Amino acid sequence: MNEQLKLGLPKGSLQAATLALFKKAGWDVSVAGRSYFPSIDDDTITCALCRAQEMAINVENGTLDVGLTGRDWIAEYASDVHVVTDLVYSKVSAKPARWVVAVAYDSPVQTLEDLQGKTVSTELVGYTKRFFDERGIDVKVKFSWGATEAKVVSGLADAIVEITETESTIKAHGLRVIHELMQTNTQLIVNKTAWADPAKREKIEEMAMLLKGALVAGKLVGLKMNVAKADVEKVVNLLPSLHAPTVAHLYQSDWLSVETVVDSGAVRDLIPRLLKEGAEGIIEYPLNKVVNK
Ligand SMILES: Nc1ncnc2c1ncn2[C@@H]1O[C@H](COP(=O)(O)OP(=O)(O)OP(=O)(O)O)[C@@H](O)[C@H]1O
Ligand SMILES: O=P(O)(O)OC[C@H]1O[C@H](OP(=O)(O)OP(=O)(O)O)[C@H](O)[C@@H]1O
Ligand SMILES: [Mg+2]
Repeated sequence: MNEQLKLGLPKGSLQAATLALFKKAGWDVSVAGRSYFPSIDDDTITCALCRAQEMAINVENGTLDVGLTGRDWIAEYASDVHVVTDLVYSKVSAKPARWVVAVAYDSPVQTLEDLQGKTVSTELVGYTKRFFDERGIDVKVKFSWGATEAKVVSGLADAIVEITETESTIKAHGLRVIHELMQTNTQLIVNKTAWADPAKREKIEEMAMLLKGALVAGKLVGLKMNVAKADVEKVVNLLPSLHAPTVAHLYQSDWLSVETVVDSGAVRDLIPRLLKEGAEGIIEYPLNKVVNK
């Protein structure tokens, strides 16, 4: 690559989770004090922190070659960028977040149509206007700088269109969800000219593969155990493996070593059952990456 790749990292809700994901994928990104230009241990990349709302605009106009932001902000500006891959993580979880319409719990509003003539407060103004326009529902959409849930409580709006991940903020303000507008997750987006450059494209594709590998690995663990030859069939039958488990011989012994990768949520139930079927010396270890072609 002749030029360095200009990478945009989201400042705000997604920042901590994104830097942790890059670390797992193999890049050490460090943010020094108040600088918006983090350093990265890769000479072929320069980084900039950029608000998630502006990321797609900056990728579209070429200020950045590649960036990470939510599907929501790409949709808000209908940005003309190439989506390389979905990376499904949010602020606190590995699940998508949802944009919802919510009203006060005791509001008479039950359906979207009941909002006719009412005021809706949101950060996602363009998308919200289009959403209600397409349904022929005439609402007044007011821009919110944040703390949007409070606007229903204080009577500034009849409803909000707001993102929710755990629903704790919705619940804390006594609100009720009446409709889901969209699910959003992080996406890796690229400028179309950069995507047409073979060297940049190769680098971005490698980055996408490693980031996906790191995300997948977060949901899996490695398991290794010793099993007497006589018990190996019973033990292997319990293992939900990505591929067939690896079975190796232990040196000068009738015992075998069985190794596999399983869903981290399954381990709690699996280990007691493996022990019952004769497995011994079970070890569980975290994974940094799981990469498939
Ligand atoms: N729990 C969450 N709350 C808010 N945004 C989230 C959450 N989980 C994921 N996101 C995503 O993070 C991005 C929001 O980042 P953005 O910079 O717009 O706001 P923010 O990080 O909440 O900033 P601020 O803290 O100033 O409100 C969006 O793309 C959104 O989809
Ligand atoms: O469903 P939850 O897990 O509660 O998360 C959703 C909340 O998180 C975000 O707020 P943020 O911290 O960005 O504050 P803001 O209102 O100032 O944007 C979002 O705007 C919601 O208020
Ligand atoms: Mg916010």
